[in-house]
Amino acid sequence: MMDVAPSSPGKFKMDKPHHHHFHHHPSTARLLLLRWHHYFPLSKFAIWAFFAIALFAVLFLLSPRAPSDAADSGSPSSSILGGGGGGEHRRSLRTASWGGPDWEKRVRSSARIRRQPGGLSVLVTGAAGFVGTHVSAALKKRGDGVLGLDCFNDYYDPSLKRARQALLKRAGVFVVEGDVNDALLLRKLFDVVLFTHVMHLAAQAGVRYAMINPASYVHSNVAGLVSLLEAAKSADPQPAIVWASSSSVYGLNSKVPFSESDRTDRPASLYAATKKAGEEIAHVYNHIYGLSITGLRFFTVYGPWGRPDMAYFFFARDILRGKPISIFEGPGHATVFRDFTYIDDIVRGCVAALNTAGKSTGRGGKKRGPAPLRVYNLGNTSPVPVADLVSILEKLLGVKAVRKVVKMPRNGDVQFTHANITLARRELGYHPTTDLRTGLKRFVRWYLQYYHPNLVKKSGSKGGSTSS
Ligand SMILES: O=C(O)[C@H]1O[C@H](OP(=O)(O)OP(=O)(O)OC[C@H]2O[C@@H](n3ccc(=O)[nH]c3=O)[C@H](O)[C@@H]2O)[C@H](O)[C@@H](O)[C@H]1O
Repeated sequence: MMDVAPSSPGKFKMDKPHHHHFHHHPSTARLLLLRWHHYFPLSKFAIWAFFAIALFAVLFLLSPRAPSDAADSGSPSSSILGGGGGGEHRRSLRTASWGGPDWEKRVRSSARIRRQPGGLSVLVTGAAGFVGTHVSAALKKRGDGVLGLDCFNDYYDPSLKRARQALLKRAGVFVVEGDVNDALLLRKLFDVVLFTHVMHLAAQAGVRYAMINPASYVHSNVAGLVSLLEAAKSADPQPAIVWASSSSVYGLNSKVPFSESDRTDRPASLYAATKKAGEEIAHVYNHIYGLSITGLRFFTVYGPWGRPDMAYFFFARDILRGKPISIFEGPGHATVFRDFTYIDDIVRGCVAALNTAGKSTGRGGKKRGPAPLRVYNLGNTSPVPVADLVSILEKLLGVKAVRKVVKMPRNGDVQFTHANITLARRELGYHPTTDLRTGLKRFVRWYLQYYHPNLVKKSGSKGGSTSS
């Protein structure tokens, strides 16, 4: 049993409770009433009325406030759909705050279109994430209005997300701190700004982590998507939605390269299952409410400002530290391949998807006509063995990796991915141009500057290599 020690011995002494005496003594409330009556000889009715009013006041203060109250007072919002399902890494939600005239001014200014004609006003969810930061910066640069939303959870180092936020701030993009499951916040954002588009990138990423924290995938990728689509379908005008699906929806599909029409009903991880569920949910909101929705199946995106939970990123870190890295192999020593896709190519695909998204047709929550429902592969269409990725990193870092080849654990990984990008090429004008070596060179340059600025200065390297 827990040892409960009084904080100041002598002042506070824990007595054992005497349950057997309980019924022989008057209750504390009754004692208080008797004493009160002795000093203030009021009628019993007045005393009970006083207690009733006090109770009412306490209940009023504790009750959740109406949307306008929460938003206008600039105080924290705690209304999160499916709250608690986000897993332990969602600590930051409790401190998220929004609302008030200054906040609204910043929101409007960030979302204001500065390019005419044809400029977009885009809400980017997951804006402090890897892809979100790059897309937000690219849109802002060409004069679109951009407002970011991010919950800054600690799935990976939040300081990296804060650094990306600072980068966006310098570019003129305000990132609101909040969760896509916060229906009040979303409603407020759609009230304050008439967004033409939403780039929905907020998600719980990572294939293998789904076995560790499954609830976070349902919270972000299913409940969060529904929360966002609910807000979008009620907005007037309805925005067009572009959102991040995943190459992982192809799961155990063995027909290569993967085409959008291939079967996606055999996911190999819960992550993949939630992304597949997202594609079905998108169909519903398009069908019932006339929302224009485009899903983008990203293929293992990498590059500067990337995600530390991805293999290329932690391989680089571990190689520099001299720590062994595990390279997975399939059954019968089969090579594992990934269609690694460079971030700048992905950004061009995202922007093209926004540019070509047809309008939503609903109003007041009702569909008025058919709206586009699209899905595209955004890959590099050039799969590379994971072992080759390691060799490229070794050369760029100038350090030999300590390699351990291990059997691919059964935790959601698939043996290969390979995108057929014919559809994206035809309809989005998507042409990836960055091979893995070029992309990793840019990543390594950024990585060293970000994590080892002294090393870069000492070696005088501009190309990110410490080898020469
Ligand atoms: O395209 C996607 O939709 C997904 O892409 C990404 O998943 P993956 O392709 O699995 O990337 P990543 O983890 O970097 O592993 C890369 C390779 O290294 C192998 N790998 C991994 C770890 C390890 O220790 N050893 C190893 O060989 C591993 O077997 C794999 O072959 C995103 O993380 C995910 O969020 C989602 O967006």
